[in-house]
Amino acid sequence: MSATASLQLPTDWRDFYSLTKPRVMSLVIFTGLCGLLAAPGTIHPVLGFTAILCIAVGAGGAAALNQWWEADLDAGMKRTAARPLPAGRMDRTSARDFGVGLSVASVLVMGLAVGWLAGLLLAVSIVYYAVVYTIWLKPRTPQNIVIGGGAGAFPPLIGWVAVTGHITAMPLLLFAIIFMWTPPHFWALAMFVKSDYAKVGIPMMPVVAGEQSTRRQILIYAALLVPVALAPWLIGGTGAIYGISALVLSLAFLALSVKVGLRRTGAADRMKPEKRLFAFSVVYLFTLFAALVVDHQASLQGWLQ
Ligand code: HEM
Ligand SMILES: CC(C)=CCC/C(C)=C/CC/C(C)=C/COP(=O)(O)OP(=O)(O)O
Repeated sequence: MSATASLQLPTDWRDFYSLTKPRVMSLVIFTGLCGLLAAPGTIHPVLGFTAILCIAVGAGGAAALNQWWEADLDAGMKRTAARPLPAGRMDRTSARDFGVGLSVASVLVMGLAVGWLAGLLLAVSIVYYAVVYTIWLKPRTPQNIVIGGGAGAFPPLIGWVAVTGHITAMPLLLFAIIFMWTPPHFWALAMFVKSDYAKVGIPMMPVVAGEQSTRRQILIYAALLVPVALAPWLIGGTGAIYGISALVLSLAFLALSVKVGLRRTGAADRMKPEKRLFAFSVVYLFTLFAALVVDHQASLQGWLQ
């Protein structure tokens, strides 16, 4: 029997709110905001606020569609079993309609109020997460999050384009940073929730390729992230505040990844290095994007001259 077909408990607004994965999406929204604030040029504050609201609403809509599609899988995993659908507090149709409604509204408002390139990029990222990653790649290949990670890399590009109206090297580099960051971010977590994914048959890397191979691949992506994170500085798109922050943060991220990448066992210490790397991955991206904005403000105000 479907895990979601049992007795329906009352739904309240908190269930709709949690369907948007607010904690995860906080960093998605923050990177979008930083893309907007670090872009050259200006945007009217009301339009800037609208653009960020559209990224938040679109990301929330995509997250709702992800849970609509995965309700039965979520029911089988300890980490996700208490979500509104598997816990029986919401029916699937409501989740689907909520997800479609938020997604369509966010793209239309972005297109009409801010610009159609930003609207198009938002639409692509929603479809990328809800369809390409969730429906197509996730159940099929252990490379799901490498390719699917592209979805989460869009927000700074969208924020930037909301201001400038076109795509240049800098926002593409911001995209590339999140793209390279996603595999270590997610595989570090997947190492300690591996049994959950194995139970429901999702071919995440540690399940399919094993822990040793996943550790090596975490290390490879973390090493690639160092030059990619430095690239905005190296091409002259930022100043030294960003450059030095990127260097320090990326070397710290690499050092934690080396600890994970070079070890042979994991069970005895309950995956402490992997847990540390996962926690730091979130701090890393928040701080790196904050440094980008501080650097941009510093150059506008002439603080370092
Ligand atoms: C395909 C790519 C990604 C996958 C599969 C993934 C997966 C996950 C999972 C399973 C969690 C555990 C939290 C939970 O169960 O709610 C998590 C946490 C988190 N993710 Fe990701 N993630 C990805 C990309 C991203 C991106 C692009 C961002 C932001 C730019 C992000 C930001 C976060 C944050 C902030 C947390 C911590 C949330 C908390 O404190 O509870 N993730 N991620
Ligand atoms: C603007 C826009 C549409 C942004 C989308 C951003 C995006 C793709 C973020 C990915 C983060 C995320 C919630 C991954 C969860 O993976 P999962 O869904 O496999 O995790 P689960 O097992 O917790 O459901």
